[in-house]
Amino acid sequence: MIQMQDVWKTYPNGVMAVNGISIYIKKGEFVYVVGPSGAGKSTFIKMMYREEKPTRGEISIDGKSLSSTKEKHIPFLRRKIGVVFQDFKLLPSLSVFENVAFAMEVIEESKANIRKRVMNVLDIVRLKNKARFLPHELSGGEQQRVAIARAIVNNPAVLIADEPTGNLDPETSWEIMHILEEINDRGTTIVMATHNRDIVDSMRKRLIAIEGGRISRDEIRGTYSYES
Ligand SMILES: Nc1ncnc2c1ncn2[C@@H]1O[C@H](COP(=O)(O)OP(=O)(O)OP(=O)(O)O)[C@@H](O)[C@H]1O
Repeated sequence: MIQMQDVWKTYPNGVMAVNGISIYIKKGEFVYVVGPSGAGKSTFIKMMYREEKPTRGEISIDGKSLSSTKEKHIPFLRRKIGVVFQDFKLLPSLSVFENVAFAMEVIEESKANIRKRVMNVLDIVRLKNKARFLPHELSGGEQQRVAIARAIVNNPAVLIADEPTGNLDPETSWEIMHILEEINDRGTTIVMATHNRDIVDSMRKRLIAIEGGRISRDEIRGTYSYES
C-alpha cells in the first residue's frame, strides 16, 4: 500500500529531516508514528501525501510511484489519500455540510448523490444533526470530526493524521480515536503521528518510532516510551 525505499529529505536550509527511511505499510494497517519533537515525523508523513518531495529515494502508494507521477496527476493521487491535521483547517464561512461537500469529487455526480455521500460520512463521525452549523459553533472535537468526514468523503485508501488529538482534551481525543478505529475497521489504512502516550499504550498498534530522521523502532504492537 505505502512503500518507501531509502527516502531522504534535506530542506533547502540544510536541515536533514529524514535520513534513509525504508518502510512497507500494508493495506488496512493502523500505524502510529512517534518520536521526540523535531525527529522528522511530520516530514515523513508529508512525503506520503506529496506535501514535501524527498531529496532522494522512492515512495509509492498503491503501487504508483509518487516521483514519476506528473504534476497534473497529483490531484488524482491525492484523492487516494485523506489528511487530517492538528488544527482542523476547516473553511470558517462554510457550514459543516459545505466543508465536506467542498472536498468531494463531484464530476458527474447528481446533487442527490452528493448529499447522500456527505450525510453518510457525517453519520460515521456522528454529526448528521449539525450539518448546518458553522465551524465556530462546534467544539474542538466536533470540528475534528468534520475534518475527518472531509478526509474520507472521497473514500481514500489511506487516511493520514498528523497529531489529530493534539488540540483536544483526553476524553475528546478518545472519541476521535474510536472514530479512526471504526474507519480503519472499514478497510482504510491509517497512519497517525502522535505524542499521545495514553492512546498509543492503550490501543496497541504497529508503531514506527523516528529519531533523528531514522526509524529507531518498528513494532507490531508497540508502546510509546518517549519523554513527551
Ligand atoms: N519547511 C521546513 N524547512 C526547513 N526545516 C524544516 C521544515 N519543516 C521541518 N523542518 C525541520 O526538520 C526537522 C524535522 O521536523 P518535523 O516537523 O518533521 O519533526 P516532527 O517530528 O514532526 O516534530 P514535532 O513532533 O515537533 O511536530 C526539524 O529540525 C525541523 O525544524
